[in-house]
Amino acid sequence: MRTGIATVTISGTLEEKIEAIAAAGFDGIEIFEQDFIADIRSPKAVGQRIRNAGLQVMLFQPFRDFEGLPNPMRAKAFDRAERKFDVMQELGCDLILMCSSCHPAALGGIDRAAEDFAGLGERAAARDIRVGYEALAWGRHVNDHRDAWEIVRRADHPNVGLVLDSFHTLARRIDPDSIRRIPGDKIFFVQLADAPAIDMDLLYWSRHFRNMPGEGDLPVTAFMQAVMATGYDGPISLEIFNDQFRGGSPETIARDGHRSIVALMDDVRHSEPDTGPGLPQLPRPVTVRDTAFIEFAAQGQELSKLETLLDTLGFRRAGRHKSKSVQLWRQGDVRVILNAETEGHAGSAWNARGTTVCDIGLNVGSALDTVTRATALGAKPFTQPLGPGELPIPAIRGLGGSVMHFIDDGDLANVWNVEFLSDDKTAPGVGLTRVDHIAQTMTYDEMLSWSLFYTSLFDMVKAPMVDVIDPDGLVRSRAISTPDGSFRITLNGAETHRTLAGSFLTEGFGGSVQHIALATDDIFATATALRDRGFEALPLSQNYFDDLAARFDIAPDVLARMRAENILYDADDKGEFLQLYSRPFAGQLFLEIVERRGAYAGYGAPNAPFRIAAQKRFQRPKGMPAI
Ligand SMILES: O=C(O)c1ccc(O)c(O)c1
Ligand SMILES: [Mg+2]
Repeated sequence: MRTGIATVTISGTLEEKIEAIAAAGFDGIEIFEQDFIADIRSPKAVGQRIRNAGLQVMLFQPFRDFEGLPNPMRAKAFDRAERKFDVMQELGCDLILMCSSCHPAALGGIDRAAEDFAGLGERAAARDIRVGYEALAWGRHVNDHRDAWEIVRRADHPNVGLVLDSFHTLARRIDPDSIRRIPGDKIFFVQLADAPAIDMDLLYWSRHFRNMPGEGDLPVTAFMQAVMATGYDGPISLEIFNDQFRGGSPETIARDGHRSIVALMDDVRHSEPDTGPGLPQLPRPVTVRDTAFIEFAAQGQELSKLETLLDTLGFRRAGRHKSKSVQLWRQGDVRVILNAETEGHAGSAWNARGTTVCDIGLNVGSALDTVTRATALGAKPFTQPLGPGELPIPAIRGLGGSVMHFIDDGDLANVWNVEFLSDDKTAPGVGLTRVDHIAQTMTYDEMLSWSLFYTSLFDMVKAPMVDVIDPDGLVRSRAISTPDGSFRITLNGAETHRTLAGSFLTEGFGGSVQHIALATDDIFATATALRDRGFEALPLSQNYFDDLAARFDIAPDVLARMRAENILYDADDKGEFLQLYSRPFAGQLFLEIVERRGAYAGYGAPNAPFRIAAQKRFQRPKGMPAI
């Protein structure tokens, strides 16, 4: 498999793009003409620079408005093509992409276009150049790869072939299986892009909202299965026009791109087994059973406060680490680790952010397979020196400097007995059973990257994006979960620093966990037990409960209890959801306690604006009452 990426996908100067693309592990590059024209180097020097970086110049693009023109425009179009061939020969590139004409004077007619391409094929052949024809979804006469293929077929020239671009096919909802009828050797190049399901003008959608395979909602895997079934063995290349990518970090975008291709082709290899020899072999997306532990870095006063909070929440200290300043607290299946080490990862996390979730442990099918797959997808394994008697638990760097550890049924499952001395501090518990979800806050621009990280590594599915209204701006939220809901993450992308999520980012050091939701089977019993232990819930507005009475049929005595305990409520056709929030702690972290009834699979999004407003009352400067 040879992978490529169009320069238009990456931000920066051509030089920065080349460096990032090479570092991410691509084999080649599509030169988007604008990037080349803006560069001050000669075509020869640019070509040499790209090859020195270990990359092939796979494609030169786009050439516009070639076919179907009346003379004298037709002759001019051929001359224009010859000038581009000159540049390509200097660059050392033998394939040009011609996109279907949008020219108002283009006449249409399959045979006329075929004749133009046959003529161009002759001229290209004289220079050992090949021409690839791509149907733009908004092309004037040709906007469907099936018509583009018919033109290529009738042009009947060895130097004229087809370029397929998943966006143009899938955005028009053309059945990708129609690709299976095209001979693989007549497909000269394949471009991949995904996109979010938004109903909008095709050209605008394509130029601003494309994203990496797996980041959007288009059936890119089915498209690629069809391509591989033809026997196509040319480059697989990303061509993503995206407003955020244009302003993002070249390294991150290139790395995400490579990750998306590796994950996609792994999927294709498994579903289209006879095709794609030479595709990388890697372990399948990892099954996450549940959250094994959540680890906080905390020291001094902050550590004492966190211990008090856990105690109030009914956790008991179940163990102390044999050689490190690390405690294990438990309730139900929830394990919270408090790490007060001044060195190593927890020490650096504390130095950078203060109290923070520095590590998440997951119970997985195979810890080794998890790290193998993560590494193949470009994640970095994480290690630090082991203390006496410590187990080598496999780990990787997550995003934003975080760490994830993986525990499976092997020897690693004994970590709690092996590394910790058990403590006999007892607590009755308040009915918390497990981690329901972990909520991570990041900038809006980082959301696609984080979502791809989780969905490519783990067997997890994305829920649709929801808009959360903060009094000071919009926060976009997307949940990602295992198919059975045993492990759930919510990604919250802040667009401004004035939102609750945005100010968390400003105070911290980039994206990280902002809240953790713990599950109970009986939120009213838990609320009572918590109150007895001195827990203070987040106070909500009385208007919220009045509105609940209007929206739902809740028995008056139940509603009165919700009002008294500050319990939020949501319901859909699958079930019900009840939520109780803590007040902020350690700056802007908070906890949520939830009860899911029936098959409710959401996160109480309709309640978010009222919860956020309540939280912000705790942040407002003097003079603004909290309640
Ligand atoms: O938006 C465009 O014009 C454009 C240009 C070249 C392509 O390959 C493409 O898919 C779109
Ligand atoms: Mg394209």
